[in-house]
Amino acid sequence: MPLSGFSDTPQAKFKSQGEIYNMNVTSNDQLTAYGWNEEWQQTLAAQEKPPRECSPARVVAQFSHSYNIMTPSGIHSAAVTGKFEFLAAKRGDYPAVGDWVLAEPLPGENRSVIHAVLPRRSAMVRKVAGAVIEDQIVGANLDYLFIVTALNQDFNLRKIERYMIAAWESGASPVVLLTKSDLCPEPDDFAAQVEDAAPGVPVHCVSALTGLGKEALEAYMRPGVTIAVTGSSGVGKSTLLNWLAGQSLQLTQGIREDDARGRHTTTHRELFLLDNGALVMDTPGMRELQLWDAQEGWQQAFSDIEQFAESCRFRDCRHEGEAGCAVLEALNSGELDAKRFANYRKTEKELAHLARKERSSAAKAGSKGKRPRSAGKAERRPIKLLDDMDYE
Ligand SMILES: Nc1nc2c(ncn2[C@@H]2O[C@H](COP(=O)(O)OP(=O)(O)OP(=O)(O)O)[C@@H](O)[C@H]2O)c(=O)[nH]1
Ligand SMILES: [Zn+2]
Repeated sequence: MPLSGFSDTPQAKFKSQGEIYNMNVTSNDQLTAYGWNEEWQQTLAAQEKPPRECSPARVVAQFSHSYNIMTPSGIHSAAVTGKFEFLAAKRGDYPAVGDWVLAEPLPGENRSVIHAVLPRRSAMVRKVAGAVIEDQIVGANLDYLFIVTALNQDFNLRKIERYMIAAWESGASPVVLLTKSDLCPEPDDFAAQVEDAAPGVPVHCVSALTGLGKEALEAYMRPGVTIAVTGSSGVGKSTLLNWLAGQSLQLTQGIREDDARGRHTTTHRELFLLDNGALVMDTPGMRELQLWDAQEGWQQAFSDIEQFAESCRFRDCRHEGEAGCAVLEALNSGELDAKRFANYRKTEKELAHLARKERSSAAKAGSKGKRPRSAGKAERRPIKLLDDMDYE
């Protein structure tokens, strides 16, 4: 009984390296529930055929040396092949939670080996500082990133702007949730401020206490849609997830256990399938998103400023007193908020700092792209990239 997607049930045909293979993975309910669809089917069709009988599977949890993946025959424990490891040039090449992989089941076992990772649609990336700065994928193939801020002392536009950079850079669609609306007399005023700071991004006021905003959020929770939640500690992410799930999810903290031989128990999930069909991702790294070298994302996050900049007389205007600078003009006229501009500057400086550090560590690492021994065997210990930023 082949478990493989490359079985001979003629569902969809695809061509690869001059051969035609038959696929029946779309008929697999389990994979469909985890987000497999026609588009992924096409992505798969464009891949080289793996050397062995493989089927698609989705990574639902990541440990230091292994993964849990959802396969057509249920959850398997999995590891990448030796060849994969040999070919992986950097940490980001390894599977991450949310990835679709091509996995070969081992006969008679609930284990598989991973041959390949399908190209990601989106990825939340975090720069991890070490001897070399590396990309760590904290979550792959997200549809929405819920950026959560509480309507109390936590509320901080500058912080939201930073999260927005990460979201734009990832390819996931950001949605801002203002939690604990019940504690705030005028939640809509805050929502309006966010809308100004994040043009075009949906903003919802919610309260787990009163039920405010639940309907709006349910609109995102469609079958097969993958959602992650990020925001500072205590803003109500767990409460929100449980509330949306209508059940108490086993959330990341405190449930990672080792057995006597130092292996992880296999019950652990970081990608949850909810009753409403949506998938919620809750990885440790996702909760601690900070800031990265995110050139594109950052321009989008500050698109209002970039827009002013387009009218600057000089294309390479630094907005530091040059003649005909439209940004400084907007600042003077009050059209551009001074605080927002200050944050733009600060972010720019930090990104530059990071880029310099990266260049110098790359230079030290020497020979082209050679990866350090430990790469990919990601320690899950959170590593803070920059000191806690003092948002003003
Ligand atoms: N008043 C009010 N309190 C809330 C609401 N949502 C969450 N809380 C409370 O806020 C506190 C923190 O909530 P959590 O859900 O644990 O916050 P978190 O963001 O998951 O925190 P970490 O796990 O540290 O990242 C808890 O005491 C919740 O009861 C809300 O809508 N209204
Ligand atoms: Zn200018």
